[in-house]
Amino acid sequence: MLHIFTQNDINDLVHTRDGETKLGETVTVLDDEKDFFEEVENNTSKFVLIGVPEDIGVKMNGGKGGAHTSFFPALQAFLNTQENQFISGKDILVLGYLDFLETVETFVADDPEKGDYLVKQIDKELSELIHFVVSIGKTPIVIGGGHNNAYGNIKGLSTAKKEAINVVNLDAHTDLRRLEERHSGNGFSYAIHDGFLDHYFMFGLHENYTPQYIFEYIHDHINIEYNMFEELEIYQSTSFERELQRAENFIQEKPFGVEIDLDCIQYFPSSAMTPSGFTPQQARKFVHHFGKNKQVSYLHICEGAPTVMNEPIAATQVGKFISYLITDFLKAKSFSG
Ligand SMILES: N=CN[C@@H](CCC(=O)O)C(=O)O
Repeated sequence: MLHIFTQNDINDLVHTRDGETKLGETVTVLDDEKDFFEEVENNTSKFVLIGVPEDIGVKMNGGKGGAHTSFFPALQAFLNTQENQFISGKDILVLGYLDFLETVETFVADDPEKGDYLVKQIDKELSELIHFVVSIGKTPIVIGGGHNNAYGNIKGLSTAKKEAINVVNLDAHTDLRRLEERHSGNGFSYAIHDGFLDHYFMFGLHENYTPQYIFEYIHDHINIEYNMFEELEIYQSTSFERELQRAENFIQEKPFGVEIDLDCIQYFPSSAMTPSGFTPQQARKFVHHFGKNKQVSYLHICEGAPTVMNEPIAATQVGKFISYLITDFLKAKSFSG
């Protein structure tokens, strides 16, 4: 169920300071929950911020839990960002989050049927929400959560646009695993199978974590393209910039989503944390690059999991970094119109 933020929820998170304006003081929220659809439609913001604090899909994929712990620190960091000549809060509706928190707290991945049912419930709620937001001409910014939520984003955008849509995914993993129970490793295979995803570009796959059966599947499908982290950063047979352009050419013919799995960033607290990966600056460049394209239709940032670190500072660092990505996207898209 969607938990809708009130002005008081937002005020509680903002640290005000004389002579300064924080984004949290100018973003918009809904007034009351009764006329939800009308209110969102009448809201003049171009962007809608939505949280999906859950880790059920990650646990179902045999991963480390904790992906539900990045949304609130991210929101807090975002709301405490300075409003200045580079960014304004008035174009952002801070809507709320899909509230599965009680279930998340108690969920243990020992019952595949139950896990499958729960992930599909999240898919349903998220895809309906994204469908609605996109159909009224707004751009969703979704903060997860596990990467299973790519499916809800893709389905929502696709049904709103009435066509299969494209995606570019900055990720160490394909998430093209088998069509077994729903989990964080098969959001894209389900989206392709169900006819919602057309061109899919995976940016920065790791040789060590891509099964051969998935390479074979990719090579059998001309609408799927990729590059490897190793060719970009180790063998250096191509460059990050050249690949940004190649990926953009592959997906920009129709509306596309931008997916960022934070587990591709070196030492980033996440469910599949890695000692070898992209820099935070590369991830920011990626978001900036695709955020400028006229066809970009959503941003999804997922798999941040500060609790894997057992360090109190992890939450604020994860929150701050996600907030950098959100603001990079807002600036790039606002600038390009
Ligand atoms: N969304 C992440 N998917 C990865 C998870 C890897 C891991 O947890 O180690 C995958 O299925 O390969």
